[in-house]
Amino acid sequence: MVRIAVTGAAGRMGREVLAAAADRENCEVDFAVNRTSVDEPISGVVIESTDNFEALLDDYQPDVVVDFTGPESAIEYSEACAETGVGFVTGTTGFDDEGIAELKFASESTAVLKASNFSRGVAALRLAVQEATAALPDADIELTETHHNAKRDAPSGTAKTLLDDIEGVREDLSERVHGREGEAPRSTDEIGVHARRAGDIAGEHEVLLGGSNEALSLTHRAGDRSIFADGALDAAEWLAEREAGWYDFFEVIED
Ligand SMILES: NC(=O)C1=CN([C@@H]2O[C@H](COP(=O)(O)OP(=O)(O)OC[C@H]3O[C@@H](n4cnc5c(N)ncnc54)[C@H](OP(=O)(O)O)[C@@H]3O)[C@@H](O)[C@H]2O)C=CC1
Ligand SMILES: O=C(O)C1=N[C@H](C(=O)O)C[C@H](O)C1
Repeated sequence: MVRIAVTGAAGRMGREVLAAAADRENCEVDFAVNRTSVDEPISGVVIESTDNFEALLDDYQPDVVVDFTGPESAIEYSEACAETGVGFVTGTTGFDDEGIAELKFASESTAVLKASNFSRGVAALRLAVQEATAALPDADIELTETHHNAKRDAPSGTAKTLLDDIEGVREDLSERVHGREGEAPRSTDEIGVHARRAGDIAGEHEVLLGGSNEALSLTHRAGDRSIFADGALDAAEWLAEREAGWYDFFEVIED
């Protein structure tokens, strides 16, 4: 049995995580917190105030905290986990370099797993994109991500991960160009990046590789958020048995 705590419990992803945890036999929710108070239980779990997080962590000592919140709060939660030795799984996106360094600092004291996308389909997309990028070394590459109208960060965390993957293969691509307007001819060293926001779209990512007389498009579409919640809980179960360190979702998939 893996015992978890959930942060951002009343958010879109927090609710999905609580619903997915309720469906799992080997997963128990010790407690869940939210910044804004919530009167009704969610998936049978009473939602506590974020102000009580550290005291709850001390009292319950869960195996892993599962976090989908915002960068500043995720860093604070990771610090509390580092102090108590509780594992930390975060799907939060929008960290700057300093934020990533803070999470890595926490991973010196406890097990931390961060993934910009917990979908197995996106993990497969990442591999396919790396292979296609290597196979088409002269292609112009454009990335488009599409999300619901309440998403805060742009481009998405997944888009940034895909860009890192592409640049890891194509060292000649040194400039990320975010949208184009007016006189804006394309240069060979750029990757175009486009972020669209509409309705309640759970998440779409397309990488377009354009060459002479042919173009290849690789696309992932999330049907709903349950795929992210399932992946995060798989990661939590996997992380519960790990020593302090910095871990990747590929390690969960490949195990
Ligand atoms: N890795 C993945 O697979 C996925 C990652 N995400 C990422 O997860 C994050 C959350 O997304 P989503 O659930 O849609 O967002 P929501 O806005 O629906 O939920 C965010 C939650 O975090 C809480 N929160 C935000 N800021 C703070 C803060 N400073 N202190 C305490 N609590 C805070 C909110 O509390 P309150 O209710 O009080 O506002 C809310 O409960 C985003 O970064 C998103 O990109 C999303 C889907 C999949
Ligand atoms: O905010 C979202 O909704 C999502 N965020 C993640 C991201 O920024 O890549 C993952 C997924 O695309 C949904």
